[in-house]
Amino acid sequence: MSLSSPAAPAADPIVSVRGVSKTYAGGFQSLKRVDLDIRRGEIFALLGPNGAGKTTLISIICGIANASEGTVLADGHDTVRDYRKAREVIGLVPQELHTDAFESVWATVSFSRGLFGKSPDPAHVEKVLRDLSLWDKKDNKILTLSGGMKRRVLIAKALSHDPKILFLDEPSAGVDVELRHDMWRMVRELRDRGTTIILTTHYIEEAEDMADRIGVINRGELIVVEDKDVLMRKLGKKQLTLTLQHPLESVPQALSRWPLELSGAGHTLTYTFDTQTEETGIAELLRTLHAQGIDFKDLQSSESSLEDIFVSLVHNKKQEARA
Ligand SMILES: Nc1ncnc2c1ncn2[C@@H]1O[C@H](COP(=O)(O)OP(=O)(O)OP(=O)(O)O)[C@@H](O)[C@H]1O
Repeated sequence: MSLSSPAAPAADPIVSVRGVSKTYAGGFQSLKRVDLDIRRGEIFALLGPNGAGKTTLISIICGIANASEGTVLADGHDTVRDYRKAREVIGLVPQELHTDAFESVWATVSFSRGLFGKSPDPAHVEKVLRDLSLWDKKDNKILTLSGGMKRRVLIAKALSHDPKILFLDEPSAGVDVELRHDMWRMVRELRDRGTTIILTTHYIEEAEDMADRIGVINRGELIVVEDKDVLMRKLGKKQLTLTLQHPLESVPQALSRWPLELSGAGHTLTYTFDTQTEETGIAELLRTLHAQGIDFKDLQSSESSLEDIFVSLVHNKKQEARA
C-alpha cells in the first residue's frame, strides 16, 4: 500500500528496526520482515488485532526475545551485540507485575534502578513515586496494593533508571477510568520532557487522542506507518445524513450522481465521501433536493474515527488474504 512507508528512514531515529522476522520452532511466523523507525520524542502507537505480533515486536526491540532475522538499534546500540547499553536506554511497562510481593514499593523501585547498573539516586526514585501518586505507599508491601496501584508500581519500575524510550504494553487494559486518565497525563508529560513513548493499545480512541504516529500491524506485517493526522485525512470518510420529512421509496433519478444510501424505512438519506475530496457537491445536492421537493427535518455530518479506519484496514487485508 502506498501509505506504508516504513522503509523510508527517519533522520536520526531513536529506534531503528530493519528486516526483523520471528519464526517459532513449529514454523509459525509471527513477524515478517518488519522495518520501522521511531522518531526521537514522539508518541508512537502500535495497533493490531489479537495475535498480530505487537508484543513479539516490542519484546524483540527491548531485547527480551530474539529475532530470527534482522537487526534493532536502540539509541544507536545493537540490541543483541550491545545488549547492556541498549537495555539502559529502554524502560518497559509490561502487562503483568512479576515482582516480589513481600517487598516494599520503595525497595522494588530502587532495586529496578540497580538492575540497570545505575548508582542509587533516592531523589530520582522519590520524584518518580511522587509523580505516580505512590509516595504515601512507599513503605507498603506490594501485596497490599490494589490492582491500579500495582500498575503504577510497574510504571515506576520502568522509569527508575530514567530511560530515553518507554514502552507501554497495553497500559490501559483492566485499569479504571481515573488511573487511565492519570496515566495518559503522565505519558504526555514524559513526552514533553523528551522521552520517546511507544505503546500498544486496544483502546483505539486513546491512540487517536494521544499518538503522534500510528503503526498498524496485522498477521506479522506492518501494513501502515503514518502520522496520525495524515492517516485520518487520507483514509477517513465523512458522512452527511439527512432525516427526511416524508419517506422515499427509492433514490430519485435526479440524485443519481451522488452515491446516496436510503435507510430507516426511507426516512434517512446518507451521503459518504472522502475527507480529501475538494469538491463534495453538497451545495448542489441540497439544491437538487429542494428542486425535487424533498424536505428534510434534520442534517448531521460525521467523520470516521481512527477505529473505523483501523477496522477497515484490517478487514481489507483479511479479504486480500482470502482472495
Ligand atoms: N512461543 C510461541 N510459539 C508459537 N507461537 C507463538 C509463541 N508466542 C507467540 N506466538 C504467536 O505469535 C503471534 C503473535 O503474538 P503476539 O503476542 O506478539 O501478538 P499481539 O499482537 O501482542 O496479541 P495480543 O493483542 O493478543 O496481545 C500469535 O499468533 C501467537 O499465538
